[in-house]
Amino acid sequence: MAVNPLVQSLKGKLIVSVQAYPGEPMRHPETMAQIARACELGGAAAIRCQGLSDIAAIKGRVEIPIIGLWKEGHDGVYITPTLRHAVACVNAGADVVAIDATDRPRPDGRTFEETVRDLRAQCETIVMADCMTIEDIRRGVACGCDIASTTLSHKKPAIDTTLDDGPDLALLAEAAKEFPGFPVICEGHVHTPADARAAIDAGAWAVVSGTAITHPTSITSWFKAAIEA
Ligand SMILES: CC(=O)N[C@H](C=O)[C@@H](O)[C@H](O)[C@H](O)COP(=O)(O)O
Repeated sequence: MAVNPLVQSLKGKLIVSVQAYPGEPMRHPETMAQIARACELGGAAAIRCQGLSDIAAIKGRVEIPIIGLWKEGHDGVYITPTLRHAVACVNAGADVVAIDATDRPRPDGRTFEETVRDLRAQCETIVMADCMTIEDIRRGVACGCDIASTTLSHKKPAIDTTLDDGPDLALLAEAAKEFPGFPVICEGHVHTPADARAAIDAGAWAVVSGTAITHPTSITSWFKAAIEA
């Protein structure tokens, strides 16, 4: 299967997720853009970011590709939940749009497959399927997504206050074995350089790390817990 050149450029690379959550002190597009640029200087190959304002602000600040998503809602599908959200991410400047690839119901009544089909009919873009299970990865491959990611394999609170089990290498390895050559990205709970290396060794096309690099509230709580235990 043909791999998009932009996706090819991410092979073996680190992608940094730059996000702040509602109500947090750093939740401002300018702040996110400054952090994204700092990560670019450190060697990030792409930035993953949330919300139309952050996508636009970061797009204006960095040279590397932007993976954009728009989170809305908390329960069920919240990562780019409808076609409208996906089109808006593209229009805001995202080079890649990340969409929840589960089969759970969506607010606009479309399935994931219909969302991807209708997005492609409206925009030329690269689609990243954010997956929870191997079935989601199969769904993403079957409907022509360019990338699948293990983003949703852990159910975690928005603020990651525990240094837990690390990324889902079992899901990653299963997908890499079933779809050799297809870009499966390891995302979620990549907390250390050793986690990132282990993901590449398990067959990841690329690795996304967010919290451990760009979320100081969580990182501080990890250190605090270690000292006070
Ligand atoms: C599950 C979910 O909503 N994940 C979000 C997806 O964009 C972000 O909150 C994560 O920070 C991102 O996936 C990177 O993961 P980690 O922060 O664990 O390195």
